[in-house]
Amino acid sequence: MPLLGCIADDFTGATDLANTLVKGGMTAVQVIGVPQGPLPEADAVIVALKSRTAPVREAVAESLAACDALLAAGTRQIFFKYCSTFDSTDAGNIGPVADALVRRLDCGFALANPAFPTNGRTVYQGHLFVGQALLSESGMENHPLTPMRDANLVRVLGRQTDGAVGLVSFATVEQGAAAIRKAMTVLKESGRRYAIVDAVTDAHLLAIGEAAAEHALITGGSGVAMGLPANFRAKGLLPERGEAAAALPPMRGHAAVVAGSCSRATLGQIGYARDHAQTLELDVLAMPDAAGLTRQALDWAEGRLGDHPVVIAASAPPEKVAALQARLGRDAAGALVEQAIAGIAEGLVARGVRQLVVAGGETSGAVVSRLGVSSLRIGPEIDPGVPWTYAEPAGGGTSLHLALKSGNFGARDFFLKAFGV
Ligand SMILES: Nc1ncnc2c1ncn2[C@@H]1O[C@H](COP(=O)(O)OP(=O)(O)OP(=O)(O)O)[C@@H](O)[C@H]1O
Ligand SMILES: O=C(O)[C@@H](O)C(=O)CO
Repeated sequence: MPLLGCIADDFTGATDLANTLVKGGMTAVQVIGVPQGPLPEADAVIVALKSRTAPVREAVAESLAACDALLAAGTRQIFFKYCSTFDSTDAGNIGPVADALVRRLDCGFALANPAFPTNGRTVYQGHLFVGQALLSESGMENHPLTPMRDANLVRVLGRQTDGAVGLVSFATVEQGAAAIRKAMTVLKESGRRYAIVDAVTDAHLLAIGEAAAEHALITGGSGVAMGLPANFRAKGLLPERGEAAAALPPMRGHAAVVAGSCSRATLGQIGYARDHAQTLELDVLAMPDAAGLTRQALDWAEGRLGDHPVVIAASAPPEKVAALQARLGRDAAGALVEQAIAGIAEGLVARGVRQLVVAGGETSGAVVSRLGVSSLRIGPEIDPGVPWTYAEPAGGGTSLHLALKSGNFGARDFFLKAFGV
C-alpha cells in the first residue's frame, strides 16, 4: 500500500517529485493519467496529469479523480505538485485544484511552497525568486501560457482561491519545525486556508516537511517533499532502503535524445551536443509537416544509432518559434512539433533505441502517450530534478529507459552525461 499519494500537474514535474522521494529512500512509480486499476507497488505513487494549462473544470475533475484513486488505495498523505515557478494564471489552476483537494480531504488548510533551492528557486517574505531575480523579472513574465507577472505568492494564490492566504515568513522558518508547525496552526485557526511558507535552503524545506507530518494535504514543488520520507520512517512505516530505492534494470540498447523544449537551458544543451554528438536540428519552418519531419529524422538516424547518443531537436530560438506560431497559430504549431517528435521517438524505439532522453514537458507527454507507456519506475538522478526511469508500456509492449527532462533543468552537458559519455 503506498504511503504517499501524489498528483502532479505535468509529466516532467511528476518525475521531478518522484526523484526527490527516491533520493529520500522511498520507492516511487509515476502513473500516467488517472489510475484505472490497482496501483503499482511502491512507497509513493505519483499520478502524472496534464492539468497545468487545461481548462479549470477539467483540471479539478482529473485531480479529484486521482485523489480518490490514491485514497482508495490507502495512501496516508496527499501531495499536490506544481511547478517551482508556480506556473498558473489568475483563473488557476493551482488555487482551484488545491481548493477542491482541501474540500475533498476535509482538512481546511494546506501549506504552499514551490521552493527548489538547488535549481535556484527560493521563497523569501512570500516572494518567489529564480536565481537572483524576482519571478516576475526572470523571463517567466513572458511565458506563452502562464506568464508570471507578480512574484508575491500570497497575492498570486489569493487571486486564484476564495480562501484566505497567509504567510509563514523566514524568521519563523529559521527557528525550525516546531515554530513552523505552530505558525501554521495559528494561521489555520485564524481562518487562513493556505500558508505560503518561506524557504531559502534545503534545511528550511526539511523543517517544513517535518512540520507538515500530520497534514492531510501538502502542496508545492518537489523541494518541499524532501522532508516527507523521514516522517514515514519516524513512524516505522518506511524501512531503510538507501540506494536500493533507485534500482532499475540494467541499461541496454541504442541511445538517443529527442528535444521539443525551446527553453534557454535546452537550447544550451543542444549547443553543447552539436560539438559532442551526432546532432540533427530540424527546420520546422522549412518543413511544417509532422510526417515529413519524422521521415527526415529517421532517415538521418539510419546507420548512426549505437551506444553514443544521437540528438534530434525541433527546438528553436524565440524568433523562429514566433514565426511558426504566426504562420500556424500557437496551438497548431506546438501540436505539429509534438506529433513529429512523438513519431521520431516511436521510430527510434522500433530501430532498437532503449535509452531515450526527452526534453520538454509537453513533448514528454506526447512521447509517453505515443509509446503507450502506462507507468514509470523511478531510478537514479542524472541532474537535479531529472532521474532515469524505466517505462513499461500498457499491454506488454517494449520496455525502455526514459529520462523526461523539464525544459529548464539539467547542466549544459546533460544530453551526454545522461549516458555516461
Ligand atoms: N521550432 C518550434 N517552433 C514552434 N514550436 C515549437 C518548436 N519546437 C518545439 N515547439 C513546441 O514548443 C513547446 C515546448 O513545450 P515543452 O513543454 O515541451 O517544453 P518546455 O516548456 O521547455 O518544458 P517544461 O514544460 O518541462 O518546462 C511544445 O509544444 C513544442 O512542440
Ligand atoms: O517544479 C519544476 O520546476 C518542474 O518539476 C516542473 O514542474 C517543470 O514543468
